[in-house]
Parts: sequence; structure tokens; C-alpha cells
Amino acid sequence: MTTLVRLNLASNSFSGSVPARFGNLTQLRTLFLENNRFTGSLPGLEELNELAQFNVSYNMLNGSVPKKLQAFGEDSFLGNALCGKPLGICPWDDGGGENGANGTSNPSGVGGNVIDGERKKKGKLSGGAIAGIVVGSVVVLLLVVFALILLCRSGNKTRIAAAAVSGGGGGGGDKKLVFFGNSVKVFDLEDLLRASAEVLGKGTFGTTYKAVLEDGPVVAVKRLKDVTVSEKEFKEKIDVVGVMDHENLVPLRAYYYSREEKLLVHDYLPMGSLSAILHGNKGAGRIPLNWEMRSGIALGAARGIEYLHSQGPSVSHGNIKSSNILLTKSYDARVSDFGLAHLVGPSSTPNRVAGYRAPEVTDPRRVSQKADVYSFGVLLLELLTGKAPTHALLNEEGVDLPRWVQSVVREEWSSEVFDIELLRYHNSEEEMVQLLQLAVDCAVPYPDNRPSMSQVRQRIEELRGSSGMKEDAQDQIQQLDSINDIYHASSR
Ligand SMILES: Nc1ncnc2c1ncn2[C@@H]1O[C@H](COP(=O)(O)OP(=O)(O)OP(=O)(O)O)[C@@H](O)[C@H]1O
Repeated sequence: MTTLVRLNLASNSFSGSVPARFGNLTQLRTLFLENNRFTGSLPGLEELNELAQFNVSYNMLNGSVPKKLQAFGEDSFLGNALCGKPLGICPWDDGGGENGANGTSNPSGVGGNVIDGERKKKGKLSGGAIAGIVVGSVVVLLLVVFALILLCRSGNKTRIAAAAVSGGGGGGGDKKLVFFGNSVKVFDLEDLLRASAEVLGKGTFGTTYKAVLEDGPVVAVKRLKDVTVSEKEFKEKIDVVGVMDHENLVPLRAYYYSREEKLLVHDYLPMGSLSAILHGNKGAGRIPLNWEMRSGIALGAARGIEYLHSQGPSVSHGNIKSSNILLTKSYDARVSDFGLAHLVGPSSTPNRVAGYRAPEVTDPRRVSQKADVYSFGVLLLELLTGKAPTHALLNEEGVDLPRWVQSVVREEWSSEVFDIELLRYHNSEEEMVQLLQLAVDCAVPYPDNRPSMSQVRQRIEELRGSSGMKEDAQDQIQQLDSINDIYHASSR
């Protein structure tokens, strides 16, 4: 039978699948199977190299035309559910029946067993498809590597520009940066939005960026979130902030207000915040803050807050904490973020903010001057102990500083209170104890028992002025005792 050259079974009622054994008829030149009821897919017939005439039209075949048979015309396959060259493209293929390359086809046919079709698609990819996938994968990989290199080089560089501000975003296009007082207008909104920016951190009121303007200054830009007040009220309140002018405040240079976006532009202080310096880098290369620096920072911050309070009895900072005490290169303190607590809605209070909050404060938008004094007292405790304050109930790391100091002082472990980095300054122990007492005075639970910021500033000036006076250990113990007494009195 292998020498058979012509097989014509056309126009019978043959059914079942086309026998794969036809593939053994290697001398076959003619194979006519049309007008039968053959079902299933066509076998590959790989060995039929001599085949010149072929017809399977008007059967019930399905699947793709094997590659070996694709040279025959359309007429050879009509009246079936076959696909691929020379018929239409198979739905599971994009290359004209390439599935049949190895003599296989979809056995279940078009619209038949989809899972099987999928299996074949996955298992029998053409050379072109494989090459495409390889090239595509390499290109994607290169792009990812390139993007990673760019990311590493630029740190967390970004742009402040939001669609809303850049013009088309509905109502922002005609708005401008509003500058305060003597601030030189060396840049405009476009410059600001074009500037390369770096996220400094996310706070209670929004995200703060460091923006480096082309041929201009470096500024800190805060994108406010949850601003609840109207534009009129915002302008009134921010105007009050804008006119504040003191060497211990971070000046507000400009603001931008649109429906979608509210930006505040401050001077950028490269040394960062007291919080970062106290609690940030604990490893090698860390510059420890000595006593002189710490008491100087306490004094600078106290002067800044005293100035704010001097603007009127209802003027308070509202958010005193160590990340809002920024430092110059000579470690002078600059108080930032004043007046913002009155602009934004009562959002969830982060743990680190709650640790500074006076017990009587229920609405973070209404913080009295005495509540500022409480927060400043916690800040002093932070400076002295080196510990980050958090609220006792929310405590994850850090401590409820007033309570902790109270418990330590009660046990009379005086030196335990102070930051280990301060313990080497033996000559300043008395000043440290005095500052500790002041901190405790500020953080008493009853607002009326707290000193004013003027008194606080004065006491810091005095204790710094008394440097190197007496070193009487007995005195220090007495002072610790008096702190103890204050706590006992305040908790009664
Ligand atoms: N003008 C500035 N110069 C340098 N660093 C700044 C400046 N303003 C803010 N930062 C730093 O950017 C970070 C984010 O500040 P941001 O004020 O947004 O949040 P926060 O101080 O942590 O919290 P909050 O919003 O409650 O004040 C902080 O580490 C802060 O010290």
C-alpha cells in the first residue's frame, strides 16, 4: 500500500476521522476525500511529499489546516469548519494556521473546545511569535532597567505640578502666586511647577516638597490637603500668617489658592528639623546635639512662639512639635507651620502629634496659647531626654513624655531622665535640671498653672546665663524633689 499513488474516496458516506495512516502513503500524488462525513481535524500528512492533488471539501472537518496542506487552494477545503491558510485566520492564531506547522490542528474546531485551543496556542508558538516575545521581553527589561537607573539617580525627584494647577484642570489657569511683604518675586507659578522637586515628608496638613527653581532659590512647598475654609477665609487667615516677621520663624513667602490646589511657599532650611536631628540618623556620622545647642534651640523656639503669641490673645501656633522646629546651619531654631491648624479640617491625628497635645484640646483647630505652652513643654522634655513623645494610648514607639518623666523623677533616678548624649556635660547639670523643671511646669495638666511664653523665654535666658555658676549636687536633688512636688500637686 505504501506505493499507492492515487486514492479517491470522494462522494461516499465515510464518517469518523480521516485516518492518520494516510500519512504512510508516501508515494501518494492524489487524495480525494470530498463529499463525505469525515469529522475532526486533518492529520498532518507530513510524509506526503508527492501529493499534487488534494480535496477534503464538504465534510465536517474542523481545526486548522496543517502547514503541509496550506499550498492547496481554498476549493480543496470548502464546506468544513476549517481555518488557517488558505482559509481565514484561526481565532486562536494570528498567523494563518501556523498551528499546523507540525502537522497538528485544533481537534475540536472553531468555537469548539476553547481550552484545548488555548493549550495549543501556548504549547505551539510559531518561531515568529517566539522571536516577538523574546524581543519584546528584552525591550521591556531594558526599559525597566533604564527607569530604575533614572530613579536611583534622582532619588524621589518629582514635580509639584498637578494637572489642576497647570491650567486645564478647571479654574486654576488664571490664578497666580501671591507673594508677601518684601519677598522678591524672582519666580512665578510656572517656574515653581517646572522645578525639580523632592518629597520632604507628609504631615498633618499635606505633603512638603523641596523645590529647586531654575536660576532661583530653593524653597519648601507645602501642598495643603483638606482645606475646609472658603477662599475668602483662607486669604484672610493666610494674610495674618504672611505678615509674621521674626528671626525665629520660617517666613511664608507666597501662597497659591485654587479650587483644586492650595500651595504654601516657605524658605527651605537645609539642616532640616529638630526631630530629624534628634531621632533620625543614630548611626556613625551622626552629629550629637550638645547642651549648648539644645538650650539654644529651646531659646530660639521659645522666642519664635512668644512672638506669635504677642500678635494677639487668640493667636497661637496650634502644632508645636520637633518636626516644626527647623534649624539653620548654625543650629538656630526657626518655628514653622504656624497658623495652619486653623485652615484645615480635623483629620485623623497622627500618633506623633497626639504626644504634644494638651489634655484640654478637643478640637485641633482651636488651640489656645496655654495649649501651645503645654506642647512646648513636651518639646523641652524631648530635647532633654532625647525621646520621641507619643500618646500613651496610641503608643507604638516613643513614650508619653510628661508621664514618663514624672515616673522617673518620682523614683529619684535623676540622671535616667536625661539623654545619654547630655550626661557628659557635667558642668551644665544644674541648667539641665532647671530646664527640666521648666518643661514640667509647662506640661502641667491645668492650663492656668502653665507659665506664659514670655515667662518661659525669660527662664531659658536666665538658666543659660547662669552657666557654670554653682555645682551643688544637693541643690540639684532639691530641685528634682520640687519637680516631684509639682507633679504630686498637679495630679491631686
Ligand atoms: N521649610 C522647610 N525646610 C526644610 N524642611 C522642611 C521645611 N518645611 C518642612 N520641612 C520638613 O519636611 C517634612 C514634612 O513637613 P510637614 O510640615 O509637611 O510635616 P510634619 O512637620 O511632619 O507634620 P505637620 O504637617 O503636622 O507639621 C518634615 O520633616 C519637616 O521638618
